[in-house]
Amino acid sequence: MSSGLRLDRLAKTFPNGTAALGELSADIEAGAFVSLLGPSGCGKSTVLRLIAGLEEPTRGRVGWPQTRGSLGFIFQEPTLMAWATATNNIALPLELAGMAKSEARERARVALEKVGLAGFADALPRELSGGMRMRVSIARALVADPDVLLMDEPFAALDEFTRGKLNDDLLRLWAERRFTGIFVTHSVFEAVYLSQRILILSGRPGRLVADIENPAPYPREPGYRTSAAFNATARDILDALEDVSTC
Ligand SMILES: Nc1ncnc2c1ncn2[C@@H]1O[C@H](COP(=O)(O)OP(=O)(O)OP(=O)(O)O)[C@@H](O)[C@H]1O
Repeated sequence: MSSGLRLDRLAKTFPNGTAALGELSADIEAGAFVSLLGPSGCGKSTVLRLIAGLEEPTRGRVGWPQTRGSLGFIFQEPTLMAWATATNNIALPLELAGMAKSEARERARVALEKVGLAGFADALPRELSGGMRMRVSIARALVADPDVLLMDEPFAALDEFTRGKLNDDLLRLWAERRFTGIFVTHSVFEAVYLSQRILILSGRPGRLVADIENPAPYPREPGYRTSAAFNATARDILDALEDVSTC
């Protein structure tokens, strides 16, 4: 299942007077994979937090054309519980939501398998690499089968090799589940590789300055990264970013 959403003249000024987000309007189709790209500090995380209902907009609204979709959130830090195994990091939130322990653990086992961590079910976070910890975090977000997956620079702290692998894993999971993916990144190249559409925000307060379609078909193989089609989309984005002031 997935769910579309409409950002309708969404704006946010924080109580201290910081105008983080100007007016942002965009219709995001159910099952789309969309990236938000723009200079640092210009409201990208704020957009995700507004969609998640963690902040209230100052003006505008987040609209849900059908019913409000269920949400998953992946942060830049994996935010795992240090004392809990990989399995329990995934199962405990399900148990807290009322699921029977045996079912929660079984779902966690399947989720770990999906992200290639079947052999690390009993490992503690400190026994895992940064990339593996992020995989646990992805499994935890996906185990509840969200309609919309919000991702806030999830791979920014990882080395390029691990990042590339996780990009492929994420696209595979998206093809399987077809959630609506909204991905915040600073990386033009990551945005191109992953997305069907890239929304470019201006300097603070963030406003939509370009809405770029990426027509390349999926699955996107690693060779796509060095193709002419990839370069053409990257160039469109870089051109749009040239006109964007920094904060
Ligand atoms: N709770 C808050 N109170 C006051 N200002 C805030 C708050 N949260 C964010 N801001 C400010 O709003 C602006 C936008 O922040 P936001 O985190 O959305 O930007 P971003 O584009 O995601 O940045 P980055 O790419 O660096 O992660 C920043 O100037 C930030 O300092």
